[in-house]
Amino acid sequence: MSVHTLAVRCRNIVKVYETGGQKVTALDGIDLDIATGELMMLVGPSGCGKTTLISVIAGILDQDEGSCEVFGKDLAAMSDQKKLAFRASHIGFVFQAFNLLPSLTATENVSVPLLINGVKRVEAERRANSILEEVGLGDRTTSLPAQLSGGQQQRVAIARALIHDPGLIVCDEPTSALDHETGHTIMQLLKSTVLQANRALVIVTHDSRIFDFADRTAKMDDGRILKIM
Ligand SMILES: Nc1ncnc2c1ncn2[C@@H]1O[C@H](COP(=O)(O)OP(=O)(O)OP(=O)(O)O)[C@@H](O)[C@H]1O
Repeated sequence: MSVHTLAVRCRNIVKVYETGGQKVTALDGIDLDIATGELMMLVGPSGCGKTTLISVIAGILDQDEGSCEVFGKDLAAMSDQKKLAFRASHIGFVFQAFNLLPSLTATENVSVPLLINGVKRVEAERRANSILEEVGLGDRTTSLPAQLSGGQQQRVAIARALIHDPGLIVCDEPTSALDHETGHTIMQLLKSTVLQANRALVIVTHDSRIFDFADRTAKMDDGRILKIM
């Protein structure tokens, strides 16, 4: 089996949105490489294209020009079905607002991606509980989201993104709904537990308090990467 050290390779990505006859160039020629074992942060002012870029990288949105390869595979060249399957096995997404299902327990929320992939419930819940243990929630597996703090809910969302052991984790503003201390703890968890030698982590953030956790930071403005630090 070949080993890819490059998790993401973007070349000249252009994305233009058209609404009501108006064109907005959200991405204007993005080149970006992200290696496994690396925590890459995307920062920049509101509207500069961060969410659009991670949506392309996560295979949620197709670019208009350029190429985006994840672990050597060109996402835009895949059929929708192949892309869905590729995402389900290689990419985990952590949302700002956690996006947990309110009527399901922590174990059930984390099990969902496996159940969708046809894993039997007993096995899915066994694996979910083991990941919840890893993120420090071994004693809250039967809690509903409303019974958990913001930081605990974000841990459940992280566990759900990790359940299929993806090589790329994409986080959209993972700390913005959390107070400073909890945000810091979540970043420590992402860095120590989620980030591994064979896994890359991409984090979009406005939160300057967490900038120091990055291995590299891509500073964006107006659909471009101004510099990588
Ligand atoms: N679905 C859409 N239709 C039209 N324009 C869009 C759409 N999504 C984003 N845009 C525009 O594209 C540009 C980039 O938006 P994007 O959401 O990627 O920026 P962002 O850096 O993530 O912003 P924020 O930090 O506020 O979330 C903005 O000008 C935005 O208004």
